[in-house]
Amino acid sequence: MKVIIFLGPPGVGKGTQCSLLSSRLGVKHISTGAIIRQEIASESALGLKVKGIVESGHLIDDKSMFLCLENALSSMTLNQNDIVLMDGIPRNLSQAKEFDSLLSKFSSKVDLVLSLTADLEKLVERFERRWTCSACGKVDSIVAHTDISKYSCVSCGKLGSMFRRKDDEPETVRRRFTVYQQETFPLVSYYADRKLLSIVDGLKSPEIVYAEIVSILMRK
Ligand SMILES: Nc1ncnc2c1ncn2[C@@H]1O[C@H](COP(=O)(O)OP(=O)(O)O)[C@@H](O)[C@H]1O
Repeated sequence: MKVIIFLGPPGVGKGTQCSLLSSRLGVKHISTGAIIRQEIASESALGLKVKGIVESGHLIDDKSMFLCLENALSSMTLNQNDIVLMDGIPRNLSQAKEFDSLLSKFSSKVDLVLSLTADLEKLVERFERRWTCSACGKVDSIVAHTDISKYSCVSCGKLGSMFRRKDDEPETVRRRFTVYQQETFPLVSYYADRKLLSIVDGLKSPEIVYAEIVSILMRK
């Protein structure tokens, strides 16, 4: 498999771009946040263990994270030429190293790293509009003062299903930004040094960001 890592602060649009790429180009997509939220929703032992940590905006421990990721990768049928988008991992230097070892078990390596950038204050505003569907898990941006109980999810159509994720509440969002700056941001230069990095402005509209990503993929 070919592996593309998406780096960037919370809310920069990694999930949106990965969904667009996977629905339009048929590439595979792993979101570690989504995997963890499924564990929490299913009330598995792991889900119960990490629920409080996720809701407070901190990272879960590497052992639990890699267990989840290896399970997810093993459950997928992957061919040599399949492209897999990684959204949410690695999130610090030690995960980057462990990620390389995990990929070598699948005879793969990191092929490209896309860093989506944005001014953090602008992203705080995005979070004020960010709602998640309790039925299908899709995230949507909804204008302020909308009556959320009368709103139907644009992905699955369910009425009144949109809710605010606990870790999307303002105070937790600030903590997630701090965690990103301290732990994840150093990976930008780590991958730049390895000549794997491309930078994309995440504040442009989703379609423009998408077009830029596709043009980077064509050049690789
Ligand atoms: N690689 C990871 N290592 C540790 N915790 C993770 C990892 N990926 C996701 N998580 C946990 O899941 C939460 C939500 O992740 P995600 O949906 O990717 O949100 P975001 O990138 O917007 O912060 C994180 O705040 C963290 O608690």
